[in-house]
Amino acid sequence: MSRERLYLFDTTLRDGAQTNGVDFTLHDKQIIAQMLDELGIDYVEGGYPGANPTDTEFFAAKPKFEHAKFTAFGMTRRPGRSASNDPGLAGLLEAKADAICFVAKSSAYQVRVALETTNEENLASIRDSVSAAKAAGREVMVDCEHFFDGYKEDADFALACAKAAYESGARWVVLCDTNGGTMPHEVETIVGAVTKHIPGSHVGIHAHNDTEQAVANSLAAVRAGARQIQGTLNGLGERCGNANLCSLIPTLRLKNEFSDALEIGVTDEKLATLMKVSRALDDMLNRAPNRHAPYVGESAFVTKTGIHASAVLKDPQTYEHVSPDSVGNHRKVLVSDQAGRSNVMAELDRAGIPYEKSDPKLARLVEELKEREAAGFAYESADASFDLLARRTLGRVPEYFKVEQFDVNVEQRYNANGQRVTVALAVVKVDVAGERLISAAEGNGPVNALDVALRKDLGKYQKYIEGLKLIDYRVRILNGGTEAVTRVLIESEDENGESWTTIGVSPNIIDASFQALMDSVVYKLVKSGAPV
Ligand SMILES: CC(=O)SCCNC(=O)CCNC(=O)[C@H](O)C(C)(C)COP(=O)(O)OP(=O)(O)OC[C@H]1O[C@@H](n2cnc3c(N)ncnc32)[C@H](O)[C@@H]1OP(=O)(O)O
Ligand SMILES: CC(=O)C(=O)O
Repeated sequence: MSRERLYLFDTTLRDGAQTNGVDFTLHDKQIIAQMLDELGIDYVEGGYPGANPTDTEFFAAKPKFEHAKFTAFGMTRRPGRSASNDPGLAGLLEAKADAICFVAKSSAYQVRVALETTNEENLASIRDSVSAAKAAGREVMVDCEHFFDGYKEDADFALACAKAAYESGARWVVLCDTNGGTMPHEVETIVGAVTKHIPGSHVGIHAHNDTEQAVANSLAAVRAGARQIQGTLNGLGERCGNANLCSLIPTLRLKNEFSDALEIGVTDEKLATLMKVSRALDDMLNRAPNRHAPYVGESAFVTKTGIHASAVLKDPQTYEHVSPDSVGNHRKVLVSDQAGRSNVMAELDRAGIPYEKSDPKLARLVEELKEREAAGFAYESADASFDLLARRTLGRVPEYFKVEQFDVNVEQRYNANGQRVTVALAVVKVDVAGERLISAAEGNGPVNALDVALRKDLGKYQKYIEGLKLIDYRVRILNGGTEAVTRVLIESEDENGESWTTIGVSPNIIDASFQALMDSVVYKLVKSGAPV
């Protein structure tokens, strides 16, 4: 059976740039545009030429795309001006773009209040602008702003705006839920009504996420016949964002209701790069990825509880709606206070720690894990400390060295220039195979001083830890009040760029930090195969 084509339009570089806190450089835009083209997106909207120097420069030359149409965004001619005498429209027509996406009002209320003009003038502006862009040889589409709200208020006028665009030659008439308040059943009904006048193969949807339903609204529009979806990577966009393409693309490709009937430009091979694409955007924006994002989030295929882990290990489909590989993600079974033997065995397998299923020490390990979690440890976030706990319980971590004593002193004083400075000094005494080594170090804080002193001289083991560095340090106070305990998580990295996380828990922050530092050093020795 031949499938109908569904087109994907990405507006990360335009509506995504309207996100609070997001600011793309020209270079960012160039990289993201190429990434979107490689992914198989049909239309890449690059921004609003004429609105700012970055966007104008971005449209000075067309990117070399394999697949996508480079699309410029801008408003229809202003009320009271002719198309040939509107500098904004002239800037759009000059842009080196394959397609032009106009934004036009389609709500009588918006025309009256925001544009301060008449319905007739708005319709004329749509017709004139589309005709001018067509005459300039561009593929044209019109984002009918506030369409759904406008339709509920005055269906005839909203429809007249959409028809004016289509009848003047727009390839796409895109119905926008600009304020993001429309419900999926309303979208399905209204798009269904529009497709009685304009073929669905020319109708698109642009949904905002203000009720967390932008993806559902986009799918509702597709169910009603729309054949273009506008969205953004990771759901960026004004206010609460736009429809998230990183959720929509896998749904369209992997859910039979859509994949049996519709074809998109993203192949299975490209779908398997989706998690990488999502991360690349976050990295560029210096934003922490959303761990709980559907399909591409770090937790999307994580199993924490014992009952689930036991089943997933028998057959992953028991708790997975699609395979993580299909989107480039991974399955992970966590160890925590919700874990059972299955979680622990899965983690031992992942870490390459040998064990016998019948070994009673396995049950001891699960018990120990739960006791420690009750005391404040969180092993699901500290892979290396779990590794050491498991090896120790199974009796396989040598005592490479012993810390006999450490002292940390924090002092505030005036320096020679009369400035007040705080200095931390740590001294660590270790016994390495009978040899007593004493190291002292200054640091910008007590944990830093302790870290430097501990790693300064470990005798014969020093060469194994030379490349070790601390890259993140996080503290959380648990319970609060006088009963408070401190949980410290330390992320370390070695010379090969491999990173791991260790944990320490104690009523004393220095002690908790020291436990985490010790685990990090010992883990590195175990990982390096240092001889005893
Ligand atoms: C729903 C959306 O996301 S639409 C995209 C919104 N994105 C942006 O606005 C980002 C880029 N915008 C800009 O840089 C500026 O707004 C510019 C350069 C486009 C225009 O700047 P200015 O000329 O200073 O106008 P300003 O931004 O204050 O106001 C917008 C004007 O466009 C008019 N306008 C708004 N939409 C339309 C439209 N679809 N067609 C014609 N005119 C419109 C408004 O009525 C207003 O006119 P007024 O100045 O006579 O009141
Ligand atoms: C066009 C657009 O961004 C909107 O209506 O939301």
